[in-house]
Amino acid sequence: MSIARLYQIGKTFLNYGLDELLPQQLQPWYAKLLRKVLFWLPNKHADKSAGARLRLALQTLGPVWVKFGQMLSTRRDLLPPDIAIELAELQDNVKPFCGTDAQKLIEKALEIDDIAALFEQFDQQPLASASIAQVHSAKLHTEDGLKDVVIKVIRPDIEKQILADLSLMEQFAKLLAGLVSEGRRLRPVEVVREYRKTLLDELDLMREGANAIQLRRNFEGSEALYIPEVYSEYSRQNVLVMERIYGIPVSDTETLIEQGTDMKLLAERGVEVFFTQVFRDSFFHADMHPGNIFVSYETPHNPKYIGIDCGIVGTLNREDKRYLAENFIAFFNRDYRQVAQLHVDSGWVPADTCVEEFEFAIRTVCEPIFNKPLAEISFGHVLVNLFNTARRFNMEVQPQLVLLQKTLLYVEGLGRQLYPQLDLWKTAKPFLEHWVQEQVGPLAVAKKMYQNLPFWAEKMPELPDLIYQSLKRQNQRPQAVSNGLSKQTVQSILLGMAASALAIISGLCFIAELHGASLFSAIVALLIFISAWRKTG
Ligand SMILES: Nc1ncnc2c1ncn2[C@@H]1O[C@H](COP(=O)(O)OP(=O)(O)OP(=O)(O)O)[C@@H](O)[C@H]1O
Repeated sequence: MSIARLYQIGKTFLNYGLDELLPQQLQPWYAKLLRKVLFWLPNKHADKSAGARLRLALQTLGPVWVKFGQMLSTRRDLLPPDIAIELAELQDNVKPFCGTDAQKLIEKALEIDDIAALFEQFDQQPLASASIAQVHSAKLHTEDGLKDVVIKVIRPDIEKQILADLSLMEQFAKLLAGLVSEGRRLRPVEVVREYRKTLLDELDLMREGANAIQLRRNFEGSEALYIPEVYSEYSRQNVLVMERIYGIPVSDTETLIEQGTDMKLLAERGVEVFFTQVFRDSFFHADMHPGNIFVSYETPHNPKYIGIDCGIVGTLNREDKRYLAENFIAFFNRDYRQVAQLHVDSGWVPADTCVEEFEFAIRTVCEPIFNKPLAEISFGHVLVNLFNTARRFNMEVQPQLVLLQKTLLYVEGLGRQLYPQLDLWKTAKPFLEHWVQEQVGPLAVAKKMYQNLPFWAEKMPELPDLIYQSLKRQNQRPQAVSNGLSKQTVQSILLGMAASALAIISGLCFIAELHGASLFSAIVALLIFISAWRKTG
């Protein structure tokens, strides 16, 4: 750990009076003493608000801290709103690195002597420069001719700097957690750990490329979202080559309106795209800040989004999705008892949780939300409130759900910026209800059975043998030896055999693509199996 860097960080914190963010009465004696000893580092910005001081301090400390502040700005569950708003203004104003160096890095990564071997018109002047990577434009030679591309290159030596700053950040987080109980409430160690993972993932452009390919495949032919093509054969850990897109930045509402864009449809499509990613694909773009979203110039009456920078994505499993969908539906029906019961039934909170108490806590934080008209209610804030309450009742909220909640806040912000009257609930409700409908009911059971048919088709031939072996073993038990097989056991063998035969037929029908017959025989086989099993019981 660099002592000089540690001193610089400490100095910045004190010069911006960040120690004062923690109320005096909560500070332990040794922290107060240390503050007095370092008398030559006064708070030089006492006239500014706490949020502004935090923002300026992070800006002074450089890109790793700026990105951290940006991430914190979305954690409305942890920070007071005024501080979160200040942090949202953080911009990573980093100088671009030299274009010749970028060219050399590309040549080295792609093992070519001259960039002209693959690309034409490589522009040494970057198109954009951010804290971790820089983007250059070029034209790529392909079988179909020259293609406009951008090449994203990771900054040289950035990894070393990031690792050093992250380790200091971890020390500070531990200090804060150990210092006072209020510090622990902010869960600094977990927050920094999560940030570490996100930041290190962003250093691997192969991962970003793979995410973009998956997202592009999920939205192949979609009218709502376009993801540029990734040229994976020219992509490495520190270099990513992809199709160049030309679109209107989504924050440029003026141009969008001038173009005659259907703003209502555009806003609704944003919500639809998000819910499709979450509920249909279980794979969502989780870095939806306005700089990563564009709108195609084509068909403004049928507007299409273009998404870039797939470095951070979230995935949800079936339980997470159920949690979300059922809770949203119960919440919007103001059925807090159902919300509480869902948490207990599914084991999200301990089984001995008092449902009435939990219901009351949820009601207390959620009911005031309904003071607003339905169209103005924020899904993101509903989740923030729900997670905070659930945490108090010992629910471990999964990082994937927190990532989703943050993305939802972005999506909502974006939608309302495009079309202030956007009714999120009206757009999302059919999605959620349809999804829940698909998960329960006879059709869902049949679908699940149908999906499992190949497995059963493979296992069925072994079943008669297994039944025979099991009965044989039972027969060898002392009482069975004396009595021989009972009438019930014989019946169950026969039923088992019949069911196995039917299951084999079902498997064969499936292979022969006679899906209706396959499904029917599978259902009958299952019913006979249940009846055989009950007889043996
Ligand atoms: N395929 C593309 N076509 C055209 N421009 C692009 C493309 N990809 C990136 N850019 C430009 O480069 C900028 C930075 O790209 P990107 O967001 O991928 O980088 P980043 O380093 O992850 O930045 P940040 O983390 O700040 O979002 C974009 O805002 C956009 O202007």
